[in-house]
Amino acid sequence: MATTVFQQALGTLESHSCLSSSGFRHECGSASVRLISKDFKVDIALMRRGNYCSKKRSFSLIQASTSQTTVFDPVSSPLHKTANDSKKKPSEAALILIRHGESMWNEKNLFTGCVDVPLTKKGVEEAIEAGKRISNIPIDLIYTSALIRAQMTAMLAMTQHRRKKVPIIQHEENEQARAWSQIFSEETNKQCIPVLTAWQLNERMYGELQGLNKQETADKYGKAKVQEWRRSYDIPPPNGESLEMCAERAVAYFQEHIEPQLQSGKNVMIAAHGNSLRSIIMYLDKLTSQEVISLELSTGIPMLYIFKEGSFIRRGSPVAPTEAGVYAYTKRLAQYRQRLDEMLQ
Ligand SMILES: O=C(O)[C@H](O)COP(=O)(O)O
Repeated sequence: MATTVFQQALGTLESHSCLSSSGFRHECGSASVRLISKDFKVDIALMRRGNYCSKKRSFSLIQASTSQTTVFDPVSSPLHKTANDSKKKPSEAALILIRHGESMWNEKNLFTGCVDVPLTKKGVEEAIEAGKRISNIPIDLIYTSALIRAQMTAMLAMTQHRRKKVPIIQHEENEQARAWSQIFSEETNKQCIPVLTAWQLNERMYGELQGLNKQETADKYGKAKVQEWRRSYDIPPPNGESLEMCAERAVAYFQEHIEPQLQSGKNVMIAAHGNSLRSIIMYLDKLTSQEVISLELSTGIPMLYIFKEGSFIRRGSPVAPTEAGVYAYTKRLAQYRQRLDEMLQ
């Protein structure tokens, strides 16, 4: 019984929590920003607060199935929303971005793009390590690309989460898939995290470079040409997508589907790819098309943002689950971790 009450409290905290403005300012200090920039591998010249004020958007929360018998609606679930909560404006939400762990084609140094390649053993280990780093951060919803390397990363990371909720892939490809994957226990629903897959979060389509060796391609076409294909903003590789084209669909998806969830107080993890995440970070940090060129993301390193009052505040990459700095980020995250500690004693 005590556990149930606690879990309800934790559930409320997972979705709606308050933060004093003084704590917030303190936590946004330059020391944090420096640590974050190191992990993001962003050129020092790019370091800045990166706050983004989004337009106020009407909430377009995850649509529950059209079927009346659908039970799985994380948004209206009592775990996430109470009568009192509907009057409150959620003050902040956590956003975790994670590039997939090393894939079998990363290992072979092949252009991968939208080819659906799984993780290597090292990639599996990176995903597990990433999961440890975020094991105390609340997660209400997970978004992944349609590609297995991002999905493996999300699932493996969640094996490490201390809350022990179960990530469940939402099958919405057709009515039957939706109907056949229903869950009929409200209690079980409360212990699940919906995982939404979207092709818009896929790696950029690398066109006729897909499957080619990166070094051999540079030897053949010249280092400068290949660097232009890989890192320019608006020059696509032959018959592929430029970063700009990739950003168009990835950022549109983020704005339409993910940002409203953050606005409603949901804590979100996105497992995706080097270039789809570079596009999203460009949007979150308001990077210019020049600045994004030098943004490099390592495989399997989680990056944390706090969404508060329409702004994204970059908080960096949690170094280890026990590192004090991670939990000093916001009062709300510290409270969440404290409750986890109490629950798991
Ligand atoms: O698709 C690929 O080959 C990689 O995931 C990203 O490659 P890049 O670093 O060359 O953009």
